[in-house]
Amino acid sequence: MMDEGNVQCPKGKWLALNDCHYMLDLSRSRRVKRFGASSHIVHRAYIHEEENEAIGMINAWFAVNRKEPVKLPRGELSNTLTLPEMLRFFVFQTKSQKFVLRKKDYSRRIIPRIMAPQPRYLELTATRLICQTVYGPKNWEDLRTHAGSVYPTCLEAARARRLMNGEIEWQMLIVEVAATGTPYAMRRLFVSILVNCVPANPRSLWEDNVEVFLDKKPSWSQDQKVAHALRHVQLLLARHCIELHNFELRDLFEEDDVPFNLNAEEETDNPSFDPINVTEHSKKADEMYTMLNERQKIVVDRAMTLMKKEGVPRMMFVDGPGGTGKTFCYTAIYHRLVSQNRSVICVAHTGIAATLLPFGCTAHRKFSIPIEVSDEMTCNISLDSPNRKSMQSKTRRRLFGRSMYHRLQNLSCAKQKRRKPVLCSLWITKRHFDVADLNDGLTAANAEVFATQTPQGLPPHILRLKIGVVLFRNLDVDQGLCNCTRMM
Ligand SMILES: Nc1ncnc2c1ncn2[C@@H]1O[C@H](COP(=O)(O)OP(=O)(O)OP(=O)(O)O)[C@@H](O)[C@H]1O
Repeated sequence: MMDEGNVQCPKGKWLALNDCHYMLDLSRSRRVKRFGASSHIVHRAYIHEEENEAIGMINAWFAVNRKEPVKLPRGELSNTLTLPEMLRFFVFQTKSQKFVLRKKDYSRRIIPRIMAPQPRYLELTATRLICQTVYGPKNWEDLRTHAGSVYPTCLEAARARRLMNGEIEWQMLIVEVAATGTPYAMRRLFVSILVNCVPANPRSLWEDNVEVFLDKKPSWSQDQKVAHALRHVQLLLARHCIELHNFELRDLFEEDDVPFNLNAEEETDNPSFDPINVTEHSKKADEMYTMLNERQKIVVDRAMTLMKKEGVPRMMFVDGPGGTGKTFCYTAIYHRLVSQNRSVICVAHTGIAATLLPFGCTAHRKFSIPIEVSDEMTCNISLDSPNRKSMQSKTRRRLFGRSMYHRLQNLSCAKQKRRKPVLCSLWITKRHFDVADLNDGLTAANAEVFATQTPQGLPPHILRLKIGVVLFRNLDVDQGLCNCTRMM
């Protein structure tokens, strides 16, 4: 692109500007524009829940509406706007948490958006929809008012305004799958709908179809069946750090009604249930240890030695080309530690990598790490989340990461290049520089010869794509439904 435009600009700088042009302020974007960046700019509003009393964009919006209205460049009044429309005329100052009127009118060039929360956060999703619809509210009560009635939550107000998705499609989906699906599969489907699809009324979706979710065990009473099914839903939701009460389902069963002595098949999704006992873990660890080659033995021995050093920070990286047995080592270490009655949490950077680890989970999900890397990046597990409770209950935690190295490098890179985090992906490993050098040395004559080569581990020169469906989310790591899984 640089060559076509015949523009002289340091390559790194150009990439940084090009990558972030849509999130820069307008003065910077004008400078970028001469390099051919877009003429429109997307500005995003951030929403928050009502408890956040003093700060946040929504509260700043209320503050503007409470003041004397100001006439805006296109004739509107400042107290007649929705939250996204505010961004056309006002700048949100994060330091003072206030909206300040722009000196110049850029309203025609700004595309306002509200950041979409994950669908599983029903209240936030509803707040977003209401903020897009309501004009000039002065406080949260105004936001929750519809047709003269004040609703207790934004969720209920959004339902009254018919802003949430209709229930019919999820209802039809459940009925269709129930024709062939087992109650176990139906419960998993129900959780997928809850977590990913924002159903308007999860409780009525459960109650209307309750029979398809219940196991048909003649020895169990109806209450026991319901308690067993909802406990399963609860366990599945806990993996996403959500609880039943988030979907108004908690009061539908009593803990005492859950049947005792559930078998291994019924406890598949219970993270605290291990189908293998300690002796079997020990046997498996011995068996795997004898199979290890010399280098793998060094890794496993070193890990076990580190385990014994109490009271010092311990971290170990294992690196090697694909297929050289890293996961095999992790699994051997896992069995050895569990056989010593230690609790182990296996995490990986991607969902696909997590499927290869025993009880594997993505680190982001397990520790609620934010996706965006920043200097303040910490675990987001709330104090009362089930995830925290389950981790606390573990006597000793040992963590193993698969492919976590790049993530850590990314993090340290973001720290060094604080002002240009967008460049991280170009700086991760030395290999990128090697590839750049190779490409620079490539001449037109030998490029053709290179294109015909298909050595192992290199992608083909021409990529031929097949039509199909590829997942873009870790829908269900256990079932192999991970980000990038191709559905046949
Ligand atoms: N010591 C061993 N004895 C027998 N089989 C082994 C041994 N080490 C590895 N393998 C087998 O080799 C294959 C590749 O190993 P593994 O998946 O552990 O490699 P990896 O380094 O984790 O690969 P990748 O980085 O691509 O995920 C697996 O099928 C594994 O069972």
